[in-house]
Amino acid sequence: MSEAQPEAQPEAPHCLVEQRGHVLIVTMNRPQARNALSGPMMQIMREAWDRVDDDPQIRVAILTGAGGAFCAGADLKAMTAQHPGDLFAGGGWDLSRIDALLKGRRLTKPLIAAVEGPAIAGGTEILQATDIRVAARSARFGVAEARWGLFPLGGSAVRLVRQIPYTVAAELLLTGRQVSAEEALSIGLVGHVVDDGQALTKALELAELIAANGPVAVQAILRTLRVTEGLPEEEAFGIEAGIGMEVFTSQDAKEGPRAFAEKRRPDFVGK
Ligand SMILES: C[C@H]([C@H](O)CC(=O)SCCNC(=O)CCNC(=O)[C@H](O)C(C)(C)COP(=O)(O)OP(=O)(O)OC[C@H]1O[C@@H](n2cnc3c(N)ncnc32)[C@H](O)[C@@H]1OP(=O)(O)O)[C@H]1CC[C@H]2[C@@H]3CCC4=CC(=O)CC[C@]4(C)[C@H]3CC[C@]12C
Repeated sequence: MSEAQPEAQPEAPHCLVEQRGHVLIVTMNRPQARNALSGPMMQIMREAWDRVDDDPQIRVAILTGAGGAFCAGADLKAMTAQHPGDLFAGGGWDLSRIDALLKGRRLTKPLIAAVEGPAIAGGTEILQATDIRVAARSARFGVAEARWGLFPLGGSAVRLVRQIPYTVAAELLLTGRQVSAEEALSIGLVGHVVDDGQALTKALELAELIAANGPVAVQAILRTLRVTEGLPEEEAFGIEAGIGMEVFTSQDAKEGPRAFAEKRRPDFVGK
């Protein structure tokens, strides 16, 4: 007589997506591998970013990781079975845009990172696509690719130096050294350090502040930040003035001052 086999448990989705009010929370979910990126995870992330851009009810997004880790980058073990280099050698790849990692694509709504534990390699790379960053005290950051003879194809060799001082960016990229949350704060890689376990709470607090603001204004400010980056000031002001005037002609721009005068909270419609 054969023994009853234990039923195989279906694997949990590699990324979880949850909407809370106007906030979409995207959680990388392979905690046993410190949320190393997988194909299915990246597919869900891509779909989540489309949803953030397309759904007017969503005003802010948060990216976080499950099980006390943010993300350990590409799956190094999977690379030993199927190496990306062998795929790239076959041709036909355009890695100047990687939607899941928001490389070559930026969201139209603010994205907040809530980091607990390690954010290494691809983990620190996607962090650079977020607008506001909260780290728990024991979080660690680093661009480790060179340690394994790899290249930070998530965009860090271009983007990191635009976000933190050159000498620090070069050192992190070339040494692969990890930095603590406090050091990340001191170099401006993150904006907040909170107690362990509190990163998502703080991120949600910031998200609620943004979600309560006029969505037309928020998205216009974000668009201005993005499209004027690196432009000469005069050229940038030309673009900024056009975007700002669009906001002033919106219904929300009328509602804000009216709510102030009537001593009530504004009721923004996003138009
Ligand atoms: C090119 C980009 C990107 O730039 C490349 C990378 O990201 S390389 C990844 C480098 N990662 C690291 O260096 C981190 C390694 N891990 C650690 O240092 C530590 O584990 C830690 C600090 C994260 C945590 O330490 P702990 O002490 O807390 O825990 P530890 O005991 O070490 O680990 C616990 C268990 O977790 C496992 N683990 C940890 N990290 C990984 C990992 N990175 N991979 C696998 N497993 C990991 C560990 O082994 C332990 O397990 P046990 O079983 O308990 O031992 C690339 C980014 C995305 C790529 C694209 C992806 C999609 C594609 C698919 C294709 O088919 C084609 C290519 C491509 C487009 C691909 C192209 C490159 C990318 C863009």
